[in-house]
Amino acid sequence: MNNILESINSPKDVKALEIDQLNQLAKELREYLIRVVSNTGGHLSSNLGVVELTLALHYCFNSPYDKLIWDVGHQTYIHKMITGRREEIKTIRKLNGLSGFPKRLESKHDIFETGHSSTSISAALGFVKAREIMHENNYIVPIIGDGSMTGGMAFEALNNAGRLDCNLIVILNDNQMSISRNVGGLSSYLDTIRTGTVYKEMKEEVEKALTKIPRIGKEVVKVIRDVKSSIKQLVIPGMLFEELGFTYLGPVDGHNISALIKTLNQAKRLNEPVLIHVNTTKGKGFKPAELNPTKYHGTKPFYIKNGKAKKAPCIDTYSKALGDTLIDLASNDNKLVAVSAAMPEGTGLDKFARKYPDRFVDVGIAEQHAVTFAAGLASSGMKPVVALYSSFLQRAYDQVLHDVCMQRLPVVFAIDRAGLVGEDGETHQGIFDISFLNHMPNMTIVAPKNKAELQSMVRYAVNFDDGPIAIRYPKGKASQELNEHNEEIVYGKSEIIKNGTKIAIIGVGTLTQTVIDAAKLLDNDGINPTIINARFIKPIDKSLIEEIAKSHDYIFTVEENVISGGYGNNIIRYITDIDVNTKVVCLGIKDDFVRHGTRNELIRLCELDEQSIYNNIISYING
Ligand SMILES: Cc1ncc(C[n+]2csc(CCOP(=O)(O)OP(=O)(O)O)c2C)c(N)n1
Ligand SMILES: CC(=O)[C@@H](O)[C@H](O)COP(=O)(O)O
Ligand SMILES: [Mg+2]
Repeated sequence: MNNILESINSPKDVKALEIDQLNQLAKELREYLIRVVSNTGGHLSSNLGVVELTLALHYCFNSPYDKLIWDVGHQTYIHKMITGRREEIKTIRKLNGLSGFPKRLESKHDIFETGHSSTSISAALGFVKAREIMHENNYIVPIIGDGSMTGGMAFEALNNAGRLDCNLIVILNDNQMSISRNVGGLSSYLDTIRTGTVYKEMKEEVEKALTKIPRIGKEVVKVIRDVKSSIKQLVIPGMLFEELGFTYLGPVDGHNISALIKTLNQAKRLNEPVLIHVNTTKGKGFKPAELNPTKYHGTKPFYIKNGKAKKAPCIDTYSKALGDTLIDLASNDNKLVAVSAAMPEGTGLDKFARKYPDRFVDVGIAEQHAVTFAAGLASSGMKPVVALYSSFLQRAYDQVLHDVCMQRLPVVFAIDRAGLVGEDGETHQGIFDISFLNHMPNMTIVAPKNKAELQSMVRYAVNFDDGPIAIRYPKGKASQELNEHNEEIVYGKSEIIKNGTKIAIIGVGTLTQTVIDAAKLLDNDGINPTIINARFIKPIDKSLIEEIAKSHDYIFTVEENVISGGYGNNIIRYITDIDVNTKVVCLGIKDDFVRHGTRNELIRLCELDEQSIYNNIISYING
């Protein structure tokens, strides 16, 4: 029975197996997955948790005719491995290798692309409508985690789905974890189902049994449906979903393949929306990950024997600098409140959360709510700092505009992972935030060149009370270079790093260092550029720009954001307004999505490394 995995080239091969062979395959898949991710890094814990579930799904459904729609998509490594990508999985998240998320170009079995959470049920409803119009009869199966179920979109979709009178099978993969421990009312509710005394019974069976009681049975069911939910919960598990119009099945042990198959087949027979509640263990089968699923949620390469990282992790990050500075500020300012949307570790707020639990709020995967919640705090005189990854802030565009900017509320946006993030790829690159914040009235946007400047900007922002302010900074190690340039932060003012002639180069944020390095290459050609650290992206430093425009032939702007709508556009607009002849050239990310690779590889690919900046400048000035 050894090496079943080697014989699996498509889901058809999975379907041909007996239960004990499926169990053996699950074991082999786990071992293989741990081996691969220990070399490549990636989302280990979530994938270890869904091995049996993925096998059961492919066993019971006919992908791609039936639609398996994964939420977030970080848990699709096993799915990839059994849909013809077993060997290629070794290239996962590497440049030109497999993506860490579902990609339609990669396989016909990846039918809907994701990376951001809580989209699966909405997308599934689109597939359901199309099925109805096309008179097809396939199964549509969104698979969503308990963390992703805390996102607003998931609730919007559940609300919509409840009125369907056709089959839709929602799988709720409940491992009690988001990246950190899952939070909020839904999570507590799911806990009560897990621990409920009759939770193994299906609602239908419970009702059937009650109805059989002579004379009063039907009445009892009716009464149960009417009493308060805590009591209902003891009798009819999943009542919340039932009330929304779903038939609730479960909870099912997500590591028991037979139980999973039985329940999936039950769900297939129902001509209505069904929610199957599956209990899994995040990190299952790898002790270090079971003990610390958060650490191995997204991991760097590690040694299998003890789970230790192969390379010491970078601890001096911009995220940590944010957290440490806020801890400092909070000690003298009891109005400071930090807000996270399910990313306390990633945004460096975990230490703050431990030190000031009363002034830290994790709202779950709910960026829109996080922003409007902060607007409420600010309206009450508090000083909220909302720390979000740039790409997830995209979710809250209207909340920033409508709830914060329009009321000119002093909310600080700490925008982490701004710029290229690397291995997570196109869904996660933080390359749009300047563009979508730039046009919002009342918004101020700044970007630090190094760690010390981030800290100064955070202090400045927390004490800034004239509207919202966004500080954007990248993933990774916080630079300690350029500390000699430490002018005080003054509203709307840039920082001159070096005065030169003819050419001025303005770096945005940490690219200032790269600009300085590119300028050294220009020096060798006898070109002595002026170098400026933008600091303020919005508003721009008009007097400095005017002065430079009048004394230089070229202004180059360099930013880790799409060119369209970026900082460079602000400069072009202003130069046009003041009617000078300086040529402005914007260097940044072209009008495209940027795939996955290491951050350094992508910086080169986007021509934002020192050599490319130098080459571009030379080619522009040489015509
Ligand atoms: C909109 C959005 N916000 C935040 C994230 C970051 N994120 C990725 S996975 C994850 C946890 C998801 O929890 P769950 O759905 O339960 O899956 P699990 O990791 O437990 O398998 C979070 C917060 C995201 N991908 N999308
Ligand atoms: C799937 C997802 O969205 C997160 O797990 C993300 O990959 C975290 O990114 P960092 O590793 O940069 O914190
Ligand atoms: Mg979870």
